[in-house]
Amino acid sequence: MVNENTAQEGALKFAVAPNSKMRSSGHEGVPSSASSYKDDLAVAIRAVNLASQLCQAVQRNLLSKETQSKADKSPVTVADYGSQALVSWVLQRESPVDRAAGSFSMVAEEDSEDLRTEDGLPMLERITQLVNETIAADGTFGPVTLSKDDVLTAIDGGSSPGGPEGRHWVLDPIDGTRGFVRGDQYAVALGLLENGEVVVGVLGCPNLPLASIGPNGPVSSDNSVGCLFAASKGAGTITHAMDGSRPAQRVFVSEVSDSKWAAFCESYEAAHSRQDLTANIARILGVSAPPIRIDSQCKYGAMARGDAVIYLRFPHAGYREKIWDHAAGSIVITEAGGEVFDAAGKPLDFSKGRFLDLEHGIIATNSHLKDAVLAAVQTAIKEQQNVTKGESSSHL
Ligand SMILES: Nc1ncnc2c1ncn2[C@@H]1O[C@H](COP(=O)(O)OS(=O)(=O)O)[C@@H](OP(=O)(O)O)[C@H]1O
Ligand SMILES: [Mg+2]
Ligand SMILES: [Mg+2]
Ligand SMILES: [Mg+2]
Repeated sequence: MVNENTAQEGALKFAVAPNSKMRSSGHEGVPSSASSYKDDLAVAIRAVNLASQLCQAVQRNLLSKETQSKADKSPVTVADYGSQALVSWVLQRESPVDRAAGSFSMVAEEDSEDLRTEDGLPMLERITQLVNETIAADGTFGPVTLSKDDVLTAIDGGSSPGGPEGRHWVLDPIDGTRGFVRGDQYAVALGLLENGEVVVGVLGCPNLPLASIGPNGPVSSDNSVGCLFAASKGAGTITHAMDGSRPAQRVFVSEVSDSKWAAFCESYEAAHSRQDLTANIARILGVSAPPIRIDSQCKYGAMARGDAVIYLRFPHAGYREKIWDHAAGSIVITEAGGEVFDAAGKPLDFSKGRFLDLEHGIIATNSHLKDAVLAAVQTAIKEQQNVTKGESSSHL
């Protein structure tokens, strides 16, 4: 659900870099919003835009030699590192608040360890080249060239442990790496924590269609892709086309209050969420539409504009969620009027460091459906536990 002419548009007008290539268009004369995070939002949008340009360039030329294996066996590309280097570099150089404070803290997914080895040198050289090409192509940062050491230092700007006090940026340089490698959906996801609370969130979703991806969305012949979502505490969520072809619009979660009509979204990868459990929750709720399965925090963006009404994410036993997989997405939803909570109905707690401690999983929906969805989740979990108990006692 999108809505023009709102106060948040003013915030975006302020927030978008004056001559950024990926800026939004229009909104002259709209008064600025009173968001106290407008400087942070502005620099976050600038950083995500720049990193998204690098990701787009790499995805276009994705070669198998640009993937390597990490200990967790997930594919890591030069784009993960390049994106993290650029976001860190932009924030450290451009954030007025961090510069004034003389301190910078970022909790980010990647680190430079593998790149500091002899084997990592060719990849480091490729990343450094890409970073410099992206800065030069953007053209808004002046003549500047980063060395390999600058790139390593920028990547390691993301090594903060986070925590309950102070300001911490939270970055997933490419969320949905598998989607990225597949040529599908991914997001550059940047949040800002203040005393453990998410106060700013920006999602760059370079492959997300501008038109609704929901089953109930209006039919559109527009095939354009590339959406940015930006939210700050108390100032709402806006979206705009990353190429500037569409003006910024405020977005709101769906108002659907009958769960029968509530389309839900979940991970593309079955290994990332228990699709048996989510199918059961959907059955209890009477949801008839098939799930929308897309990679990454693009799900939060799509939901914030009403494409889906419920997001269900239930990792397999033993998996611990990381804060960078949800910080930006969660404020994009809550500032669009939605709610994000765990299976106990508690809001997510980003104050505990790099991990989120959760009851079972993550749920997002609108306020009308929160109680019904939570009840369905709890019923489905109980049913599942009873089945497991029955199975283990039949083996005795
Ligand atoms: N086993 C398991 N269970 C749950 N989640 C996992 C698991 N393994 C990885 N991850 C994290 O999932 C992030 C990708 O997000 P999604 O699950 O929304 O995308 S996808 O649809 O599955 O591609 C992905 O983020 P990126 O690593 O940034 O791609 C991971 O942090
Ligand atoms: Mg990863
Ligand atoms: Mg991720
Ligand atoms: Mg990632």
